[in-house]
Amino acid sequence: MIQSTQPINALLKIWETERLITPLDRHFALELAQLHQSQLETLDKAHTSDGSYRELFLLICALLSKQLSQQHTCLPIHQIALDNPMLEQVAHCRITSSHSELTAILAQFPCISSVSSTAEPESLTAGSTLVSTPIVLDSGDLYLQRYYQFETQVSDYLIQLSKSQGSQVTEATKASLDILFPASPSDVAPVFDWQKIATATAFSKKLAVITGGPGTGKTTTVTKLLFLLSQESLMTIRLVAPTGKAAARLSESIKASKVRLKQELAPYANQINLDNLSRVPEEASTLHRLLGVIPNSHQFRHHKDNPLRLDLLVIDEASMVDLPMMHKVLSALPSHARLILLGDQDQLASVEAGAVLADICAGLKLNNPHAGSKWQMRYSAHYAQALSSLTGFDLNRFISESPKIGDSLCMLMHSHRFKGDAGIGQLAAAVNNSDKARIMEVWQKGYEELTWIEHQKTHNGNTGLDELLSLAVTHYRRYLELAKGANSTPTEIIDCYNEFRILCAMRAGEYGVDGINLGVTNALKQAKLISTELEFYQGRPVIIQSNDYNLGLFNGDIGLILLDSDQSQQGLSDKNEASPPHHTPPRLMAHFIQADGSILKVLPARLPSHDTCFAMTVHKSQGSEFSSVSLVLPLWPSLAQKQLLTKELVYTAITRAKQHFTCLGSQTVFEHASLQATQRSSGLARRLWN
Ligand SMILES: Nc1ncnc2c1ncn2[C@@H]1O[C@H](COP(=O)(O)OP(=O)(O)OP(=O)(O)O)[C@@H](O)[C@H]1O
Repeated sequence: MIQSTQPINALLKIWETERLITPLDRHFALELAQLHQSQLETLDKAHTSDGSYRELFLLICALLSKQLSQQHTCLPIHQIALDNPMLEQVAHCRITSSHSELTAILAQFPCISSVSSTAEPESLTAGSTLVSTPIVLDSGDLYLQRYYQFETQVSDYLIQLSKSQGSQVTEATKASLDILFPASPSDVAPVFDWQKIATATAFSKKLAVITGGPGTGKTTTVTKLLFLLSQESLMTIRLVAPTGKAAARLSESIKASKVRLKQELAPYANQINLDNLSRVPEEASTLHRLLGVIPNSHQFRHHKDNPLRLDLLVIDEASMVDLPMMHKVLSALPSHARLILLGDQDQLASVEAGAVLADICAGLKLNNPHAGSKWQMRYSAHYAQALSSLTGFDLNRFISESPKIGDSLCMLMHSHRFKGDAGIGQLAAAVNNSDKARIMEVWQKGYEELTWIEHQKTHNGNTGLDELLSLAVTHYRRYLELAKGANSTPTEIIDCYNEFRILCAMRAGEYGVDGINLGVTNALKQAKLISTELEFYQGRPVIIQSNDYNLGLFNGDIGLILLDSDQSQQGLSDKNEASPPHHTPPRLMAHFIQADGSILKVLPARLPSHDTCFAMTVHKSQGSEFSSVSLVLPLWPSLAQKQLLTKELVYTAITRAKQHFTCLGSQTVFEHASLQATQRSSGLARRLWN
């Protein structure tokens, strides 16, 4: 069963010292073994010849905890390296049983429930809530009970929603859809208008998942849908995104989209009531705010027993939503409510556990790499017919024998932002497809909007890095000069700062966020654009690293330290009224743009943990866009760093850029990253699609 050079107890300590596991992983294993001590002793007594069940239990618990801290939802038993489970340089222990024997052994532990998810979803809910052991074994995957329940319940909620009908389709719906999505006069044979199909889906279904890369028209589509719904009935609609920045961007996009729609529909004013456009909401908030944060608590005000008061929820940037958060949202949805998820399934998975959006879309992925298109819709015969008659496009070729939740899915594949052969779009597509030859071809073509800077390490430093730093000085100069002048509002200065950003693959090291921030700070100081004598200097960008519910600041929020524009008024109301306002030294405040566009000002001394933000991680950049982006890849990545360099990371970085993308890197590292896909162990895709 298990052989080891020392008791696992002792090995746990060694593994912790060698950073193969965290202190949390070790404590978790010890605690659980302690809790189930008597059961484990009974097993050991009953099977004296098989070796120690307690030893195996400790090892498995440590492996499971480690797996969760690496954002996987479960530990697939077949993925355990039996000869070297902890992946040490020299293995200190090995499991002598085969994977199937190990599965059978684990099923004997009373503190591990063995369940089968081959049952129908309805019975699964019942099964999942009944599980009371701390660990669950389902179809060869080990789960912590909490994650098992998150996963099974999220799957159940989504399946139930996708089976439910949305609004009643009438002839008027069809007519409105035709006005909203006019056929192009040049179309000889009708080309599929997937935006129209997505709108029809979200109209007629309680669940719609609309995914697509940047600029494929997700916001345009949802605006048209909300307008269409506004023709039918009055609904309480809420728009949300995982971060404040993403919520602010959604709000902006919807506003712009409404303006465009109003112009487009002007010729049809006698056929469709344009006044209803005012019913389409523009304000977006964060998921946290929607659920109702309770200060100093991890619970939210809205949950299963106090559901949200809404009829339709739109969640943008759904790829950033992790499994526990998706569970919270779905639990808090009232039973009649509808849900629309918008996002890009190819982006980085959420920072915390799971890859919910990618799992939801997994069933549309074609396994055949030569299939031309990577994705294919999967409609039920009944729904394909309904959608065909509603949209006028013959969708019968997408009928699947096992559509599962396919009727609720829509993929927008045509980018309206990266038109024709624009370099950014080409590079993003080549990376997304892990197409090595194409990646090289795109870089070599010399597109204007792409710049490659090669690392060139000499004994004097790295000339590639120097080039990047001087590029940063050029870009950041403008907003720093605006910050020093008296003529710009904080919003204008922040907008100017947001035109450029350096993104790093990792935090630590010379080419991580820490090193690059230091480099940029020094370069700006040399250029006399900033003065860093004080910790909070004028123009210093800060990124928040933890949530502060009382202040309304959240992990990832970015602000600028600027002179307080209201200082004179505020000076009068200060407690120290003796000193006249004109004698008060200039006060600096951290300025943050809120989701509704207003500015939140916070005294720098009150900021929760934060860092300088001339450079940020690609992870934190999700949900944001910049005119110009520079990605920094490490020169000689360590083994651990190499694991972080994935195609999703590079794709996310490239697609943050609207006009220009620069990469400081080496060809080998760029290729390595572009060819490596993120692997997140989770059973959600299987539950939704098998
Ligand atoms: N069918 C269309 N025809 C022409 N232009 C379109 C169409 N759909 C969208 N666009 C344009 O493409 C741009 C991007 O659209 P939109 O913001 O809806 O995309 P998105 O997928 O939400 O983008 P992002 O990923 O950046 O959030 C907009 O300028 C929009 O006007």
